[in-house]
Amino acid sequence: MTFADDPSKETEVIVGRQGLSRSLTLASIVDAPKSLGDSQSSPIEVAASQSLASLDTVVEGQGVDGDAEEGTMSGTMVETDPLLIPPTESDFHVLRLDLKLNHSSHFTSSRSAPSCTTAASADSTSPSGQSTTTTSPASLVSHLEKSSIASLLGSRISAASAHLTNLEQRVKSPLSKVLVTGDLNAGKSTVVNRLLGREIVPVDQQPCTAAFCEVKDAKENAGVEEVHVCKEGKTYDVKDEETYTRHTLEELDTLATEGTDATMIKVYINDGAAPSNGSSQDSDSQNSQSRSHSLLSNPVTSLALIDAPGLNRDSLKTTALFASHTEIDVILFVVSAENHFTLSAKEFLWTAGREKRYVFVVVNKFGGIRDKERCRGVVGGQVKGLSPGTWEGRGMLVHFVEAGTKGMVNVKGKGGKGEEWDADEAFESMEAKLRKFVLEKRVTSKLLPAKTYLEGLLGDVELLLEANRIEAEGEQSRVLSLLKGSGNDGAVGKEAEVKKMQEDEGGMEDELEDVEECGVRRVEGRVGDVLEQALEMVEQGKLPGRLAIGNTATKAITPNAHANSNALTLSLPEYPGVWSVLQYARDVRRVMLEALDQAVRDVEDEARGVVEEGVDRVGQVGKKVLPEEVERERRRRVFRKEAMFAREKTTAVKKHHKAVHGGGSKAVYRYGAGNGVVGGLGLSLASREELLEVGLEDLFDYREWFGGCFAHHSSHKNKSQKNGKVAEEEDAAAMTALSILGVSLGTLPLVSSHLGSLSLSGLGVSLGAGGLGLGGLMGIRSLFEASVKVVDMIRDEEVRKWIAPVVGAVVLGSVGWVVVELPRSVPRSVGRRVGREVRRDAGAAGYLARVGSGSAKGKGGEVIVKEKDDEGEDVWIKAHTYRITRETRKVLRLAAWDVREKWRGVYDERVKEVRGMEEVVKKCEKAVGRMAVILGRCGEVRQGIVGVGEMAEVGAEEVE
Ligand SMILES: Nc1nc2c(ncn2[C@@H]2O[C@H](COP(=O)(O)OP(=O)(O)OP(=O)(O)O)[C@@H](O)[C@H]2O)c(=O)[nH]1
Repeated sequence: MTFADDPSKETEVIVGRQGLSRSLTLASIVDAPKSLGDSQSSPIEVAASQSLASLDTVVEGQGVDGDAEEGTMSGTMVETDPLLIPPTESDFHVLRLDLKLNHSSHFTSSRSAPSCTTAASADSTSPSGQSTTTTSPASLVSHLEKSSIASLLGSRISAASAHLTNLEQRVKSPLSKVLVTGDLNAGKSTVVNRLLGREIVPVDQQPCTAAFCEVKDAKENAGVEEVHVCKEGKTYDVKDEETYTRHTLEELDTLATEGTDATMIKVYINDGAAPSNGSSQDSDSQNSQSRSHSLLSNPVTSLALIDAPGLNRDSLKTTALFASHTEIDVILFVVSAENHFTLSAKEFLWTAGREKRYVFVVVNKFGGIRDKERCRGVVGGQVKGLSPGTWEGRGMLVHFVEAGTKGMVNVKGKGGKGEEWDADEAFESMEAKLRKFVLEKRVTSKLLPAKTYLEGLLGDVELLLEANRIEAEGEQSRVLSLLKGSGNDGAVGKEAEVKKMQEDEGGMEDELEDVEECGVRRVEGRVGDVLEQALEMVEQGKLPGRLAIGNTATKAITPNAHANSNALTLSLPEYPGVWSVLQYARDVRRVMLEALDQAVRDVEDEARGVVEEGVDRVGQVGKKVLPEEVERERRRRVFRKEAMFAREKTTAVKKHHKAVHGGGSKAVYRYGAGNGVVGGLGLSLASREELLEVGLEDLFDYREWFGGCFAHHSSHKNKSQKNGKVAEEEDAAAMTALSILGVSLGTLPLVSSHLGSLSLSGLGVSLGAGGLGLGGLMGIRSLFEASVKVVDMIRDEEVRKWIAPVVGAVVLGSVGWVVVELPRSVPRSVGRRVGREVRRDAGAAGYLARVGSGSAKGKGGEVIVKEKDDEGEDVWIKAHTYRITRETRKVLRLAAWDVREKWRGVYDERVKEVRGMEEVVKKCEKAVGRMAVILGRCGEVRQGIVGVGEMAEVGAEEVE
């Protein structure tokens, strides 16, 4: 189907129906005169021509006499001719839709209408056997595209409304217009002139009238006889000279013959009075004087005669003009008795007959016909088929005349003998009937078309209302079943779906929150425990075992990228002997730091496992609350745990995102065994040079030796004092102890000078120097005091006797003990120092300060940083706990956010859908109500026009 956009365009719909093909032109309203400009044949012409051709054959084949035969003829025509099936009540009459339903090759079909199969052509012999759908409102609605129909109908309705206004004006107007039309050269102009009693419009043997000449009473032009040629594109107004050009009557011949097809000429003449000038004065004066009164003007009404160009020459334009002139009351159709009806004449008459109902038919040039009866029969049969109304009133409406001849006509009759035929009588009779029909039946001629039109329109409106009611009710029940759920198939309604989603929301929120909290708590606890254990092991001079950190599950989830570092088994280096003790201490230190780094990685792995479980649980929630297709889409985003704890700070955020949302490209993660950057925490421990530096304390742990003298360092959990204070005291104690050691050893040179123990003195010097060095400034005073005491002791003779061997033994013992103890004490000393340094690591403290002040928005971060005020202690554990927990929370939260967002999207969409449906239901209810109201109004209007026919008759009698 294609729809012509231009409402003035006529398009024929050919549909197959009950074994007949028929052409539906649903009404005859043409609302735009612009179709005058059309020159191409419309489908209606094609269809009509074909149909008329077949009709022609039928009519021609009938005899000229006998009503019985005519009855058969009529029956045959109705049965076979597509054009003559009267419209049924459920067809559109007025609101014609320009639908083209696959009619031969002229039509395009972009949409198939299953039960609206159309006949291949208008040929009556082609069986279609399909039923049309335009007869039922329901099928009309179901097979045509609604929005297109709506817009088409919209324009049709406005056009119909405008037409109604025209009709109203026409009924009220005293002016009646008679359009004189017919075949080319049929003698239209001759008839017009004879009616006027003057030679006004040009007559020629060749086709001559090329313009429309409207002959009017000169009274309308201030009594002046002249010709106005309407300007194109302007609406003619006799008072506005801008709209026409003035000419004399003499110029009319040229104007009418040379005018273009669309030219409209207004001819003003003084009818009924002796013409003031002109060559025809003499010949016509007698005729004019014999007329009882003017045809153009009389007390009841004024008349205008429009002489149109021949149909053959310009049938389309004449048709258009006729149709566009709603004020045309009567069609005077001139047909030549010699030619009968041509195809275009038939088409025109058929179209015209539908609204005008009556056509005044003048069969001209009848005088010269030899077999007049046969001619009457053939022409009569044609009229009957084309305009049944006219046929019914044939006594009044169908006339056989010889307009071009006056007086008696003598022709040879059938038998060959001359027959006399009175042309004047025939014409006068016709003229009298025309006057009667136009003037006296004016009421009928005006009101009946209006009634016919109104009835058609009402029918259309009712059809539309019914169609719309069906549509609205259907839509309403369809939407309601979607909204409430239909009982039959057990489908859940949209309302119920929304309700269920609302109920699900609480549970979903709780579960998602639980996943996040559980995951975070688990990781938080594990990180604290594992790193604390690792540190304690190191502090005891041992390496933390892998098994102590990671369980088997942790191993199983260890990512491949991490496999190498995991395979790394750390062990303490072999003791290389006393001379490489410093290197040994350094190696032990490195291994211990690496072990701590390893512990961090292990616990990260464990966190990954926890997060993976959490993401799985979130997925379960998603599966429960999201519709299948959304969940499928969601599941396409894969969690990649290896993207967690990315070592590069700058890309860390990006990788978090990737961890949850997947992502095509492979990210490169730096999990190197000790030189990576721990997310925001700087370099890993083993790669930090300052932590690898070895001091004397790594060799000799004075805390162990002087364990009884000082408060031994213990785990941070046992401390009651402020961290800073403890550290201060420890430092002071360490200094004192070192000074004493330094002094005691430093005095050895004095002793050795007596005892000659040179080797010891060497050691003594070096230890003394070490003592001084370690003791620093604070030790100088105690060193001096101790020296004085020793010198005092040596002055005593008794003491001098035993002091030398005792000191020697002590020094030797000490040195021996130190050398023997070194392999065992170094790891312990190193471990203890490493533990102390790591626990109070400045890098970790800085990191905590940064995240604590700047970005500690996450719950976990805040708790860890702010809950303890001993910030200097165990910052390393805290920092890692914070970092790993935060990452865990972030990923879990992202996963939960994803599900929540999806849920929200689906929910919003559903709610919107439900609202929309509720709107539709309301709209439908309103529409059904409106339909009922308008249907009621239609009934009222119908009641109002029922009596129009009788009234018209009454009106006519009044006039008479
Ligand atoms: N024999 C005869 N000739 C007629 C009669 N009426 C008209 N004619 C002639 O037919 C020819 C055409 O007449 P017109 O009146 O111009 O016909 P028309 O239908 O107006 O022609 P167009 O406007 O050109 O279509 C002229 O030569 C007329 O003289 C008639 O009754 N009998």
